[in-house]
Amino acid sequence: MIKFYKYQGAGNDFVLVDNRKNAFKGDKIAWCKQVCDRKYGIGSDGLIFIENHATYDFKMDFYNPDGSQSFCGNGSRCAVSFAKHIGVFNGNKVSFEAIDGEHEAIVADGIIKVHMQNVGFPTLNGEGYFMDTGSPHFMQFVADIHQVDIHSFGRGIRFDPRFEPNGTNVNIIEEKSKNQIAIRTYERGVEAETLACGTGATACALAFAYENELNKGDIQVKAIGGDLSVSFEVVNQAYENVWLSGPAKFVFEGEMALG
Ligand SMILES: N[C@@H](CCC[C@H](N)C(=O)O)C(=O)O
Repeated sequence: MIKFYKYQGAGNDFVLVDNRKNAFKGDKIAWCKQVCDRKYGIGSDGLIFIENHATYDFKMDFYNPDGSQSFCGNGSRCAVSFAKHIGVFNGNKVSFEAIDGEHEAIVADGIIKVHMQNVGFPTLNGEGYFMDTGSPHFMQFVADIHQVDIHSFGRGIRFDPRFEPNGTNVNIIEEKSKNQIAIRTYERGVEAETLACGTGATACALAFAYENELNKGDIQVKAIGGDLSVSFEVVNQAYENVWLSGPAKFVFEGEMALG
């Protein structure tokens, strides 16, 4: 049996496993598919192993429900909250390595802030923008996010030949005010709408900043499952000092059979 912990960040939910002692001996991809299944497993938008790292406080090994790998913003915020709970670090600052490189995070008043990689301006792609914030995101501005069939719209773009071979996550953005947007995201690897997506929220906030020629700011992002925020500044035609912030909460723990 493998001990697991379930967390969620703005409704983006994850199963986490403390694998610092390499207790997990199975096939991670096969187990991930079973764990994330909402009928036959625990049910989640991804599986995360917390492992030791020679240089940083820990390594985050993230898998989508289909077993593919990418960087996960909300998953990393949940990983930080879990790492603190199991004593990987004391205090309020931590560093970790993910598939896209090193990240720092800060824990304060129940909010987890993760430092994202620097990223260039979004590129225009058909009716929308494209940007890679650790995961690839297509984004289109719409008048009302609730009037779009996100599943068929998202699926069409996710599998469009333009984004082959890896595909893309798909977001729609509605401007709410000068520093607030509402978004919905169809996630690659989940192959469905999720209640929030951290790399998606980051890409959408930066696309909004680009459209409005903002050089610095803190954009409030209303996802379907909760509120996130993204702060940034423009340095040399790129976004730097990018931080994704929001809640990350423990839900329950248990044990699941291997295989
Ligand atoms: N939910 C994540 C993104 C996870 C990766 C994504 N599904 C992909 O494969 O690109 C987030 O919060 O960033």
